[in-house]
Amino acid sequence: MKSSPTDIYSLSAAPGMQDGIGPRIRPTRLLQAQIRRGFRALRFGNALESDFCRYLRVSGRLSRASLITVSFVGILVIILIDQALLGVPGELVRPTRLLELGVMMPVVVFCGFFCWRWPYSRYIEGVMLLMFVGMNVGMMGQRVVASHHGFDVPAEMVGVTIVAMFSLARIRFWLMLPAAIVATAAAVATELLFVDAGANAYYHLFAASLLLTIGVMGGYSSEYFIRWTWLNGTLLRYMSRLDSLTGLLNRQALEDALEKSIAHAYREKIDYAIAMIDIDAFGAYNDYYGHQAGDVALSEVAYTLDSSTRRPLDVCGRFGGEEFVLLWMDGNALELTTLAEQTRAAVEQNQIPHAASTVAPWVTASVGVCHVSSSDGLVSLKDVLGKADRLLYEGKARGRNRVVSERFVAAPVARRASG
Ligand SMILES: Nc1nc2c(ncn2[C@@H]2O[C@H](COP(=O)(O)OP(=O)(O)OP(=O)(O)O)[C@@H](O)[C@H]2O)c(=O)[nH]1
Repeated sequence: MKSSPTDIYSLSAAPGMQDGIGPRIRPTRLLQAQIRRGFRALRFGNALESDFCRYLRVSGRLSRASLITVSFVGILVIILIDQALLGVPGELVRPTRLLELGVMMPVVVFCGFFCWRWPYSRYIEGVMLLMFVGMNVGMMGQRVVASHHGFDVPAEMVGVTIVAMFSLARIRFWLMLPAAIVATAAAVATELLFVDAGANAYYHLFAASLLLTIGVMGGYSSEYFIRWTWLNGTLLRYMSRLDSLTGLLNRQALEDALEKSIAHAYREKIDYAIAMIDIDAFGAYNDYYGHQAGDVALSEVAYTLDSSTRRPLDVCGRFGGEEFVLLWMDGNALELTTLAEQTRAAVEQNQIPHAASTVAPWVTASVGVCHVSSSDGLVSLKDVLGKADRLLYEGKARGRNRVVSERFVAAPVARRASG
């Protein structure tokens, strides 16, 4: 399935964190641990870092576009006013134009094209750095050439580009920092070796270090703030979607995921099955072992159920209390009934002791499975869940710890009275 920009920067797009995944990797725990550990070094753990980089690429699109636009317009304006308003001497126009149109403009145009064509590319930071290098080479070249003609091109422009890059390019701080230091060092060396600035050289040195410091401090604090916002926002988003006890999707997120999978199955003409699972005699378990032990048992069963999902669009969630829902995508009735049977058996094989059960000496579950064929068309989630629920209670009535499965049959549409 094609990812939308929002999917690109969701944790759920990271490996092992697809929709529906629960206890195996708890995104909320990962995020909470990172918040506790802090991130003053501007680096998350590996799983979060790659997700954050994706987010930075996606969320920085507008910011990068504005930086490129400002650079483009800036070069154009300088070309238009250099002679008329800035008083650039005639013999200087040719070499400066060469640097503007031969070096600076091409890198800005290339960068603009790249960001427009591949806005979320993993190479975007490199492309922005290329623009930074191109602009600085052009500006330093202009300063050297101009000084030989006794004209002063502001040396501070390199520092201005550093501040602009730190605040608008959305490049990670640790990539931008070496580039900024090298650019400042190159500007200082150029100033001392090739430009005869006299006593002004020290003023330029001071200005360059001041702008570098401002850029670095601004870059650090803005990335820290972006990381903080992303971490907390993502945590909130997950907490609103996951059941806090089992780590499975909560009721709302479960229904959303089921709707999404059902619509996908309809579009792609895929058969699937929805199972409603209920732990047997769980009230008796709580009475016998206590609610805390009940919580642990619920989590273990949830883990087992979640482990039966195999595909990205398979769904597993907590419907409520000790009831769970599973959707298995792609398989005929026989295959998916076998999978449901294996899942029921896996719950039993966990052998979580249940001395108060009349069914078995350990925790068991009853399963109602409703099969939907691609020929059924677009079915209503409510109807399929209703059918799975009826089958589940048929299993309960027939002694529990069993799978009852049936094909979905759409309720007949009332015929209109003719004539
Ligand atoms: N520990 C714990 N218990 C829960 C939780 N949610 C629901 N329950 C318990 O699950 C039990 C469900 O009981 P019933 O609906 O009577 O069903 P049952 O005892 O499992 O019996 P059958 O489903 O007919 O086999 C109740 O005792 C609830 O308190 C939970 O989050 N934690």
